[in-house]
Amino acid sequence: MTTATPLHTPRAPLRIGTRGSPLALAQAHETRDRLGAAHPHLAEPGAIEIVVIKTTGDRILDRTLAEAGGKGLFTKEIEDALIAGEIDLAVHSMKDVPTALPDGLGITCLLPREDPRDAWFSRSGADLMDLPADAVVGTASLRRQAQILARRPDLKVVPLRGNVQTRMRKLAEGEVDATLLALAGLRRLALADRVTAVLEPEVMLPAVAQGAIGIETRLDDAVTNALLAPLNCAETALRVTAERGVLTALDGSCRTPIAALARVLPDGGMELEAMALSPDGRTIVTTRRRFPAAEALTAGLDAGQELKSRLPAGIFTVA
Ligand SMILES: NCc1[nH]cc(CCC(=O)O)c1CC(=O)O
Repeated sequence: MTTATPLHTPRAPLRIGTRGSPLALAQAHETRDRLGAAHPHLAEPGAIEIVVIKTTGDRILDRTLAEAGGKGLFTKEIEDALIAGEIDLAVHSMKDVPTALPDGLGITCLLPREDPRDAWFSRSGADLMDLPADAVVGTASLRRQAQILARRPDLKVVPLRGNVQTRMRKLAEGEVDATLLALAGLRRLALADRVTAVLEPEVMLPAVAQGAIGIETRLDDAVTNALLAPLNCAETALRVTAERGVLTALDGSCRTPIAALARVLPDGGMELEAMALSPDGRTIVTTRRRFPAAEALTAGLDAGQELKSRLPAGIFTVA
């Protein structure tokens, strides 16, 4: 390995802003470790500082996030710190990042994506299709609720909130019979061995950008952006761009559950599947397309537009 000339003169430590949940901290640590591996001077003790910031989403525990008003609940306070110069980079689960960012900020780096699929947990070990009628599934995600009810309209879905550990405790205590969590978060917390089953995208299409970690910076911070450049995963960036295109096209108009998953094919082209659902799972509109990687954004926007035009009008009203 060659030692590159430090890209930034050792000023103050490089400050990483993050939420304080175990998953958020694991993601911040992964970012720190990747920075240290790419730049030896950042592997020195004290070269990187982790700054924990509490967000509105961390404070709200009594309501589902959709009820609390949705967008940016896990990012706003961290972005404020970035704009104020209190941190140099922010590490986010891209799933929680709204499509519109504040002026002057950008997602300048995407780490290699974890498995985007959802994991299924049940107390009895039963799969989704084997759960007895009237069993209770805990999830605050309308996307998961809708896809569960589409296959099992006889199940009862109730809100279940809290971080990964909290939800697994509530399942163990019998508050619900089953729940779902992103496999990516479980892998990062070394909890994936507790999963009952991994749900294929044909059963449970993931959330836009699920499993992807994005790093947000000030667009004019050339020093930090150059440090992050070698960490960026081009394939993840393309996939996230296409999936977020879907969300962008549908944004503002609704709180309809949306799911999307893009892949890069062996020939370098891409494939995108996107879905909009009614929360009761009775209306599902899907679209799928193939396109060259250079068209990732326009294909995503186009898919979102198509979903929008095909959804029955009533579904777009906030319940
Ligand atoms: N909504 C919270 C959230 N944001 C990101 C993840 C998981 C990690 C990821 O998708 O990268 C989770 C928890 C979950 O859905 O199980």
